[in-house]
Amino acid sequence: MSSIQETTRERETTKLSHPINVTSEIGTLKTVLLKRPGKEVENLVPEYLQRLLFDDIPYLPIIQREHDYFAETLKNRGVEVLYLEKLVSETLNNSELKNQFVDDILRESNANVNGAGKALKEYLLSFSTPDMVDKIMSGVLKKEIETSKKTRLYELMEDHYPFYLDPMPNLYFTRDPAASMGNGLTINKMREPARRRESLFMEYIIKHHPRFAGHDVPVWLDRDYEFPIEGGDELILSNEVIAIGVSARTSARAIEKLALNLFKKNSSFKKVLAVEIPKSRAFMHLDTVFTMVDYDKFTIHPAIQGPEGNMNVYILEKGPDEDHVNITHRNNLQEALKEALGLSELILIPCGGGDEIAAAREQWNDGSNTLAIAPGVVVTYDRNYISNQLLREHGIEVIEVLSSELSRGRGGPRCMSMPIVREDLRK
Ligand SMILES: NC(=O)NCCC[C@H](N)C(=O)O
Repeated sequence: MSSIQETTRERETTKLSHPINVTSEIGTLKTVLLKRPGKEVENLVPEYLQRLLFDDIPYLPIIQREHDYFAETLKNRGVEVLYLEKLVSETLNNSELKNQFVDDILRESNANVNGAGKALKEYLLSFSTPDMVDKIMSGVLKKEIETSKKTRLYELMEDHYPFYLDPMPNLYFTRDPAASMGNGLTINKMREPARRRESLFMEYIIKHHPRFAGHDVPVWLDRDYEFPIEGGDELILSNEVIAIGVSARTSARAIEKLALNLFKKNSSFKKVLAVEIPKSRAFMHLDTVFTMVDYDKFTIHPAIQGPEGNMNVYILEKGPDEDHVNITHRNNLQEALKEALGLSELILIPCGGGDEIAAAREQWNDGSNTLAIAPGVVVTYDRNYISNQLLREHGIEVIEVLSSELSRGRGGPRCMSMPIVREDLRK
């Protein structure tokens, strides 16, 4: 049986009526998309670290071991784990599509420097589809193209930059390039050039992979929208309420456009909370400072709140016509959440217990970035022991995973996972 038939059969046996279903942050996780870190991580060099959004170079065998442990942890809890790299190669199952994909990726990579595009295309198409996908993800070095194939002066010219195609080391943060929302998703225009190509993979998967193609999967906001939005900012609080960070990565324009589309296209969502957070590297997305762990409990990095919990929260609701939303302002996140979710009590659990040093340290290593796999059950990094202990004291089941190398990319368990299916919450 082919692997495509296998995934299709697996989906049928789980009796899903729709390939995507995410109506909360905490409903029991059934299917998740991961990307195992590969050679792209070894193509990081000090000179380009900052541009490629890393702070250090992970050691490949260990980051892979840690990632496998993360995947096994999820599988042991009954979660179906899909791999991005596998879905992409299953998607590119005919030469026409493969050709078209290579053209798209080369164009978006600005790979025709000195007219090298043709040799590069030939080089990529010489691989089997899975190997080609790995190559595209891990990057192509100029020295990989045989000198004998370089017959023109411009091809023989070397400049100092080593890559024809840049590596994509952030791919293991599958959360960001696309985000499931109800029965649909956003396929995101990424803010940073280093990550912009990542969402092309999801566009092809949704359009052409048998698991998704032919189903009615609404794309609430597409990657051709001109203003950026990233999945780490998109939190599905309930089947009616979404919170989105206005952050270093996500623009107010994209949030408003998404809200308009959700209201216009009859999604189940009635309110979008735009939550303003400081625009800094340590707080790059809303989910690095705030995640939902239970019906009425959230993690938070205290540094995002002003005195007495002050913050700017804007509630977007259906407006008078298709081009306008109603916007109201709130200045306290806890109160705004209680109001939007209809809760009388709500607990914010501070990262690092609120201690100045522990909070900053654990926040840097994604102490607030939990992945809920069921209400009150979360996966977190083992290194954030103070935050983990505090979560337990609040009655949360904490499943720790290894984190020495994974954390070097500045993302935690939520960032490393894109839920595709969660059980709906009981009413
Ligand atoms: N949702 C997240 O916070 N994702 C982490 C992304 C880390 C990655 N190095 C980045 O800078 O985009």
